[in-house]
Amino acid sequence: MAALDSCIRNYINGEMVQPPADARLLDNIEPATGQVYGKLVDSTDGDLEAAVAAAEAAQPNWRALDLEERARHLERIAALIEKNLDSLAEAESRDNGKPVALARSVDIPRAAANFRFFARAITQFASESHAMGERAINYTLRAPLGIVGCISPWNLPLYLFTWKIAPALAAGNCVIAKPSEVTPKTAALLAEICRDAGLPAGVLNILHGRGSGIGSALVAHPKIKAISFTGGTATGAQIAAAAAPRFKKLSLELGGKNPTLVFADCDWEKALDGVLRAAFSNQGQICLCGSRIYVEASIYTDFQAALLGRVRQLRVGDPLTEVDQGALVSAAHMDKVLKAIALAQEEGGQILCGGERLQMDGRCRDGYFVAPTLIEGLPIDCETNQQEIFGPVATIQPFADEEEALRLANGTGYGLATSIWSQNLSRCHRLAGQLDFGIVWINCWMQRDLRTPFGGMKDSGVGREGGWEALRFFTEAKNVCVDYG
Ligand SMILES: NC(=O)C1=CN([C@@H]2O[C@H](COP(=O)(O)OP(=O)(O)OC[C@H]3O[C@@H](n4cnc5c(N)ncnc54)[C@H](O)[C@@H]3O)[C@@H](O)[C@H]2O)C=CC1
Ligand SMILES: O=C(O)/C=C/C=C(\O)C(=O)O
Repeated sequence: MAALDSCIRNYINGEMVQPPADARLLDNIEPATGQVYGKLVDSTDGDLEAAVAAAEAAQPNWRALDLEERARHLERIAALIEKNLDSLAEAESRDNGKPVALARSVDIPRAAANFRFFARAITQFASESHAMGERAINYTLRAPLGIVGCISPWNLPLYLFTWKIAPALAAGNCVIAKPSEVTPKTAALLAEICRDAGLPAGVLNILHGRGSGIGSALVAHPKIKAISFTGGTATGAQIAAAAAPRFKKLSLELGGKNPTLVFADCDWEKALDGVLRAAFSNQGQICLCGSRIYVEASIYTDFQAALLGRVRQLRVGDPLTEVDQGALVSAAHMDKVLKAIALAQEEGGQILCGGERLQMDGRCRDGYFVAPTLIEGLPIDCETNQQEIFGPVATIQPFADEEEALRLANGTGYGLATSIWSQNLSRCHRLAGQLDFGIVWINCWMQRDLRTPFGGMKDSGVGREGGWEALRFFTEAKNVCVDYG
């Protein structure tokens, strides 16, 4: 009974719902310690029906609300996230294993920024008109879709959860959102924030639980008009198959196997910093991470040695202390990453550093720590260079010229993000046009402007998020043609 009372609950119709006595509970594990430190409810179809009913009831008033008023609701949520920065950052770090300083400087501020950005954006959102000379005029109406589903992963929990929820709400939809069952804590805290901010009941509903359970039920539900999903490519394919017969709108932000291209004329220090950050930020668990590093042959030996020196200096340890790398998110994910490293060795890769689980002392002795790993000597067509590993693991190899760099960069099934490090801007622009990626960074990595289209090509997904793209996704366009005659 105590577990039921203290477990992470669903937020439905403005309330934290007490689970019934027979509710199924899931363990919430702290990755840095490997210990269960809480429970969460595993939602049922009944919970989904309650959330749909609440959202349906709330929808007419929410969509009719004056835009400025809707925006003020989002601003209030942003302000409360900022006010609770420290407690949210600590919760995110404990739940996910990421360094608390990263959560404090990136994840939580970005969650607030997501609400603030879309609060402002919706007041500027406009639709098109197309005049037909003296004959007629067309204008486009953009109405909210109704009830939409947002499903987010564990790597940037509150950051990505709010990246979906904020534009969906701003556009006038009611939302049923499911965070990852691996990192439910900050979504639960967001529910409290929304309640305290006075968000009308039913406008946002948060359901916890397994992807194969409540996640797939959400995708299949006939009253849910669109699904915005971020996560693995295999899961994205399942969601696409399940949503297709109902012709739901889909936005899928999936995996990446992103190349980092370092040319001999790069700004050395800036490139070293950027390549390191791109490969290992958040323990390499960001879909944008640069996990394939290609370096022009003339500087390869020196750059590889300098990078290796920097990787070896990364401090790995208790994420609640001052470290560069924390724990991987779960035992299952750590095992997947360690298997990928073993496969890299079987494929002929040489481990330059790392390559193993790290044993910590004290409270973290059972935590899921993997040493930052750099691997050399693998061809483009091996599994290690083709499949997303999503951990602190990068491969490095030389390229002869621009043509080879391009061939290697484009040589996987993914197409999310790439970065180019060179002071020859003509070359950078030329390559940007030829690289098959949704995002090209030149002399930077993960520099984010929330107005820009965000998403990938090929197996990295369908659709774009961010700015107007997100607001267009969460609205239905209707053309009205008026004849002047
Ligand atoms: N943003 C990214 O690119 C991410 C990529 N991954 C990749 O995916 C691999 C698997 O990680 P998972 O934790 O299993 O991620 P996942 O993609 O299965 O999970 C993401 C979200 O989808 C939900 N989900 C799972 N199956 C579902 C279904 N059939 N219908 C609806 N929702 C569903 C999960 O509960 C979670 O909320 C990782 O090893 C990594 O390579 C994982 C997380 C984020
Ligand atoms: O919007 C961003 O800045 C980052 C998004 C990252 C992901 O979608 C991811 O890691 O899955």
